[in-house]
Amino acid sequence: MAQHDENVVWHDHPVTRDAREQQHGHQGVVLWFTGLSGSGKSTVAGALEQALHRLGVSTYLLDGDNVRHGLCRDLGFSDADRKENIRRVGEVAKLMVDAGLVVLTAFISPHRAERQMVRDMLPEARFIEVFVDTPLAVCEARDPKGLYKKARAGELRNFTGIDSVYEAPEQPEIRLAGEQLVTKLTAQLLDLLRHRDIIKS
Ligand SMILES: Nc1ncnc2c1ncn2[C@@H]1O[C@H](COP(=O)(O)OS(=O)(=O)O)[C@@H](OP(=O)(O)O)[C@H]1O
Ligand SMILES: Nc1ncnc2c1ncn2[C@@H]1O[C@H](COP(=O)(O)OP(=O)(O)O)[C@@H](O)[C@H]1O
Repeated sequence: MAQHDENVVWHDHPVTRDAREQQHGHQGVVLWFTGLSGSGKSTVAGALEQALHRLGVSTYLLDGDNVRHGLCRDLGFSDADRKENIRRVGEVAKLMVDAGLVVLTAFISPHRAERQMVRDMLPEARFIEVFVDTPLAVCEARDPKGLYKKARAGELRNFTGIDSVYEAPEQPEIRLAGEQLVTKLTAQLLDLLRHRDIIKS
């Protein structure tokens, strides 16, 4: 990958994040959903986005499956490719936070180091790690895309939880018990956002 060029100089613009946040009426933050395939990241992030949208919050949902059709279409599932995937998504999320949006991301993001990398990219308190904690056995029983079945049969290599690591968050801002009702999980997340004054009570 090409390195940063010292002849390229950062340029500040007159409309600031603060000004954009005032216009939106809320802060820009990232809700970074992490968890196994099938844990419920997309479902819960989608339900939360719908609830926020109804409340008039400006949101955007970045979803692993979708991003891998465009921005990250050249990447696979080796450790190096997953790292690059998360780096790119982190940079996009950072721009969206600067735009004043409540950004929801749904990526397995299996490595602690990469999640920490994204946390470090963002201003203080603008990264909220949401651990969708669903036991592997439950994810495997759900298996909506038949990928666990393929992985167990040896037809799909480097599958997270089977023959590729998932490092659970040690201190996420919130841990969701992924077997509970989606409505309950969504309510917990809305409470957290209100409690942190990210959205109005
Ligand atoms: N080897 C392997 N391991 C894990 N997942 C796989 C793999 N191959 C394909 N898929 C499908 O890709 C989705 C995960 O993509 P992500 O971008 O979220 O992965 S990562 O964060 O870069 O690890 C994941 O989607 P979700 O089930 O929504 O998590 C799978 O559908
Ligand atoms: N809290 C939940 N309770 C029951 N089923 C769920 C729950 N969350 C998600 N699901 C179901 O589990 C499957 C995987 O959910 P999905 O959101 O695609 O997971 P991920 O994005 O983590 O791969 C889907 O069929 C979805 O309907």
